[in-house]
Amino acid sequence: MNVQPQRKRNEMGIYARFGSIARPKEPRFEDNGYGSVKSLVEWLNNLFPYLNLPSETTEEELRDCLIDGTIFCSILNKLRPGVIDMRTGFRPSADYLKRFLDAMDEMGLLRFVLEDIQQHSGATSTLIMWHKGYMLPVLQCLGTLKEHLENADIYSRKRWEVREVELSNRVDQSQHGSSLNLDNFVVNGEDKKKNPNKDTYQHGLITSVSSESSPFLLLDAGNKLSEMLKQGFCAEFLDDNIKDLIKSISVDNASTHVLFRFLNQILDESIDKKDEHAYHTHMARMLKQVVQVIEQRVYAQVENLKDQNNLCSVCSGKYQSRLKVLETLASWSTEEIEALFSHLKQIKMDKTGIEEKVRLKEKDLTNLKEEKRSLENENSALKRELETLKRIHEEHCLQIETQAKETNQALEKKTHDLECYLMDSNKRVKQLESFSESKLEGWKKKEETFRIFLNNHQRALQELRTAYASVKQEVTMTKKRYGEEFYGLGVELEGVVHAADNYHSVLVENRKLYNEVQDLKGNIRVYCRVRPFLPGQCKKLTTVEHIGENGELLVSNPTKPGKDKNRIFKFNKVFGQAASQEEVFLDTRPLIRTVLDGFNVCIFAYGQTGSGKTYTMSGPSISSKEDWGVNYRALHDLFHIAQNRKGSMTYEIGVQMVEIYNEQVRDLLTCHGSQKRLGIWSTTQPNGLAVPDASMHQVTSTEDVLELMNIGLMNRAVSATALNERSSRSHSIITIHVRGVDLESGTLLRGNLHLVDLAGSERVDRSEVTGERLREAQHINKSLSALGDVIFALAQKSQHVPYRNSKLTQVLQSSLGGQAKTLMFVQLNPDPDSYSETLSTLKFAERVSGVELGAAKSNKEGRDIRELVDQVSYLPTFDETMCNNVSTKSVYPFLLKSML
Ligand SMILES: Nc1ncnc2c1ncn2[C@@H]1O[C@H](COP(=O)(O)OP(=O)(O)OP(=O)(O)O)[C@@H](O)[C@H]1O
Repeated sequence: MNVQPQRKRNEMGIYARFGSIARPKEPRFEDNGYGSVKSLVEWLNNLFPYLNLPSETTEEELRDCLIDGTIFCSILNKLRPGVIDMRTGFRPSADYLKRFLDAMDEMGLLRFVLEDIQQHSGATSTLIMWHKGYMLPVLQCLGTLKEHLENADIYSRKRWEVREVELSNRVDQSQHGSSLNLDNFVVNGEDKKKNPNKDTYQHGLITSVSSESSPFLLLDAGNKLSEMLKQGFCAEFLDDNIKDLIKSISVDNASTHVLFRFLNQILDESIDKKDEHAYHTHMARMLKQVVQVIEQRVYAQVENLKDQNNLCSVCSGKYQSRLKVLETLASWSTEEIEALFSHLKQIKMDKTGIEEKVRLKEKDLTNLKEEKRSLENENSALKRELETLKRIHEEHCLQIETQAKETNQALEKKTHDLECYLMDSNKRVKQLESFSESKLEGWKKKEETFRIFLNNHQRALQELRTAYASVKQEVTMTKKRYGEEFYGLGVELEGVVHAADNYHSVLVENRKLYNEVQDLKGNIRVYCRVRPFLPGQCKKLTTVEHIGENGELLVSNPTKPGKDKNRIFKFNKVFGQAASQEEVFLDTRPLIRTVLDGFNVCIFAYGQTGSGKTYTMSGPSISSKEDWGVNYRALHDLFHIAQNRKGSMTYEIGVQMVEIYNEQVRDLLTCHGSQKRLGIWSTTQPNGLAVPDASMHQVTSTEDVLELMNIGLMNRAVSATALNERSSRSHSIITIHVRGVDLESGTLLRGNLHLVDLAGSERVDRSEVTGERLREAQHINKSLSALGDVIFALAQKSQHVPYRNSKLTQVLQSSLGGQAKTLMFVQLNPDPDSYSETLSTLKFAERVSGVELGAAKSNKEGRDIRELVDQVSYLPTFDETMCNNVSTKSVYPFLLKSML
């Protein structure tokens, strides 16, 4: 039986592994015509009863039984006795298995490989694991042996046994000098014929067939021969034993393989390695080469013959079957043959269809292959990706490892630190414990001391309580006594309060009397007004220390407390920063009202720039009545009284408004339409109090006054624009002329009121100005010092009063000198920066307050006198003078007055 292996080995010579490649369909031993495993087990049990294998023995159990090679060697020895020597020093091991397989090779019998039976235990999944399917070659080999053994002729086997015995005897004899007949080892033709497997071996395993002549005996002989050669025997000196041995060797039936081995053995031994240049060594070498070439050629021939044999057997099978077919066909009738032909046609057509299908299938296969290729590409891409990922993962792992190492190190360090810290802490805890113990001791001592202290204190407290009760009693009594005393004091205080009230009324009375005395004396009244701080000015420091009720004023320099001492001034009245326009006017009103009784009143405001002169005289704005200054309030009041006296008196009121700038008098109401409407009074004022050349406008109501004032202010503002803010550098004078006639007696009363807003009083050298400003300042200085001179002269009661030194003193002459009532508002800036100006202003005001002008007189004219004056006023000489010469005009009233 020709048994072909049922599977192919892969490149590595290893069968497909589990898991990695799809597992092949497990081949079954029974499928190969060797019978079942069970039958093999039975056969083995018969052969070697001591095995006692169960009939249900599995392949694995069988493998365990066979793995050491003992059973295989024993079977082989049964088939070819003595092939493997198991008599001396036999130990079951895998070496026997190898020797068995070598023997199978030598005999050309079907064999298996070691991996088929060996189990790789303890291996991982990647290693080869034995499993059921891979026992197949082992079982096949076992089957082959079984068949050989079963089919072998019992007689033949017995002969082999006899020969084996004979051989062993002869070998012994040869060792003891007897000859060896190799003929006895030859397998005769009868043996071959009796062997039913002979044909099988003819076709497939030719060398195996010829090896039936016990190659081991031949090899043994070769060994002996080479041994002898080694010992230095030469052909000429070969003794009879060796000659017998050589003669006894029969090579006729030895296998080619064995022959070549025998030849090579002899040649190897013939090559004397010590005697390299010897003739026989060269010869032996050359012969060995020749033998090797022949050997190769013979094996090649054998392979060719094998192929040819196979081919022949295939061809003969084919021809045999064709012959059979033809024989059958020859026995068929014509119809049957035709039917066959049609059937063949049909088959041909079917074949074409099948071929078409095959082509399509092939196409599909090609597509599938392409698909497979693309899948493979994809697979390789995925693999690459996987590798990349793997690499990244490995790097990541490395990183993590590094990090872990670092963390580990850090943790170790921390642990170490913590341990140190713990040790430290333990030490500290111990220290603290000892410290706390000592502290506790101390505290206990202190507690004791404290307890004693507490007891003492409680005792003291008790004593204190007793003392407190007695003190309390004493206090109650004292309280009672004090209450009585307080009552007495209250009664006394009531008297004092009453006296104080009286004191106030006495004070008011005093002031009244003082004013009356002053009126009688004709003193210039001086009212002082302190301006409040402006927004943005520092309010912390002020030069005004104190304002007394009786007109006292205490000033000091807060920036130089040591240098400038406090100064006290006394005036008729001092208005503080909080004084309102109304309050100021109320104190001024009695004086103003005397104008209606025929008195001349002059009110002027004096002070440095920005001290509030205009504020007091005119007010910050005329739109609000609250803000009205003395000017508006005075006129308003005059109209009010005139209205009240309507039944007994008729009044006419005229207004003049001029400014004196750089010693020039300027009419602020000139060219005004109201001049006509109101009608101008005769400029030839009999008492000479009007400002000469200035237009006079009659007013009948407060509205008329406001209109005129607005015009005057506008005119001043126009000039201010042209001359760059000159309001504070000019003197503004509003003159109100009042003419009243007593309706009963016909007496004429004339009074006028000068309301003068002087220019700023600061000194020129301090302002450090040049040009136009210097001129302005010089004029202001000149006029103010002229005013000062006039006042000084009046105070001294000098014979000569220098009125003519300035336009200002000229205009105010009648108010300062001639029985007029004069009031000066001294305006103060409380800012410490203006301290020196404040001081000089106050000194000037002090001097002014000392001036006695003499008792004021009312300007009353009887009817007769008035008529006389009117006649005089029509004299021609005076007309010419009036028209051409201002100074004459101003002199006229005085002349007239002196005449009267
Ligand atoms: N009593 C006051 N209450 C509130 N503000 C005042 C008072 N007096 C003056 N002022 C303010 O102080 C500033 C200066 O005042 P004002 O113009 O009247 O000074 P002045 O002495 O007339 O100055 P100049 O000499 O330049 O004409 C103004 O803004 C004014 O409104």
